[in-house]
Amino acid sequence: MDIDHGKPAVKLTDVEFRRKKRVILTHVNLTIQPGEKWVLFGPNGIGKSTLISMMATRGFPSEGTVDVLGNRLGRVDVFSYRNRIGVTSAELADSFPYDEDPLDAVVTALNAVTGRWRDTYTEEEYAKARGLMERFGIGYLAGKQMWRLSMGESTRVMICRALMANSDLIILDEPTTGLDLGGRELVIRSLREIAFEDSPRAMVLVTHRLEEIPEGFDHLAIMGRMSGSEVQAANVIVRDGDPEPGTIVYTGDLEHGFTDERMTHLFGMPLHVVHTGTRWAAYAA
Ligand SMILES: Nc1ncnc2c1ncn2[C@@H]1O[C@H](COP(=O)(O)OP(=O)(O)OP(=O)(O)O)[C@@H](O)[C@H]1O
Repeated sequence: MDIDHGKPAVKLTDVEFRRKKRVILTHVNLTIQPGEKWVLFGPNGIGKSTLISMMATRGFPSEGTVDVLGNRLGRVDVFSYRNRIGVTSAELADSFPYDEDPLDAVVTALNAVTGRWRDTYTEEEYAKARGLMERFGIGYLAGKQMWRLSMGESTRVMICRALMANSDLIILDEPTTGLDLGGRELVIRSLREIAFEDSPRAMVLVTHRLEEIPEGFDHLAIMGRMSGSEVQAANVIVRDGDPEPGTIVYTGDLEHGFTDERMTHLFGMPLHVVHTGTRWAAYAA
């Protein structure tokens, strides 16, 4: 299937997600155009992973529609376009056979499979996988086994995998979690380079830490909880004892999104945001 030029990479329309009568997400609207680099930011448990599982065609909304690369979730066979989506997440890292060679974990992205079986790959494809692993400082892992990797190593394998297939959409779910300072900065620097490449590839980086946002990611969606009055106005039924549902409370550029006021409101404590020109940070005021 070809790139659907002109169509958004992701379009979420009035998305709601419920589990066991709890409304976890509601009234979520977001459009990501080809080539855009987005940060999806929000506190723990707000629904970031739930939302990106839909963008990755792994989860379905209870209400509303999700269009990914021009395909409506639930209407088009996801296997016909899943190899155009590169995803990194701790969950994905756990889904490989324990003895999988990390080099194969990268190259198998070309067929969107976890675990090499009868599929074969060319020398050029392996060379590309090796090149990516070198770029992310894990060239030495080729020939090893996935189960032996440290968390930081397996995170970097997942990033290489996401970049392997020249995907039209790359979703990075907390790609620097578990990395030491050097590893984190190496990944941030590489993601910065990738973000600045002139490419129609859309990228979504999920994080709850401002420090981990690479330069070049310039669109921001912030998730937060609806207030009681917003829940009432929107006619959402929230059971006693359940937290208010998550939704997107801000979309726009980083400058206008990461304000002291908004961060303070979001986390319920006085917070001060620092912007050095290329990087961001936030501290308790
Ligand atoms: N299948 C499910 N069944 C029940 N509850 C779920 C399910 N999936 C998610 N939840 C709940 O939905 C909420 C949002 O979870 P999610 O993992 O999407 O949040 P998150 O923003 O990614 O959190 P974190 O930053 O901690 O990773 C949580 O309260 C979680 O317990």
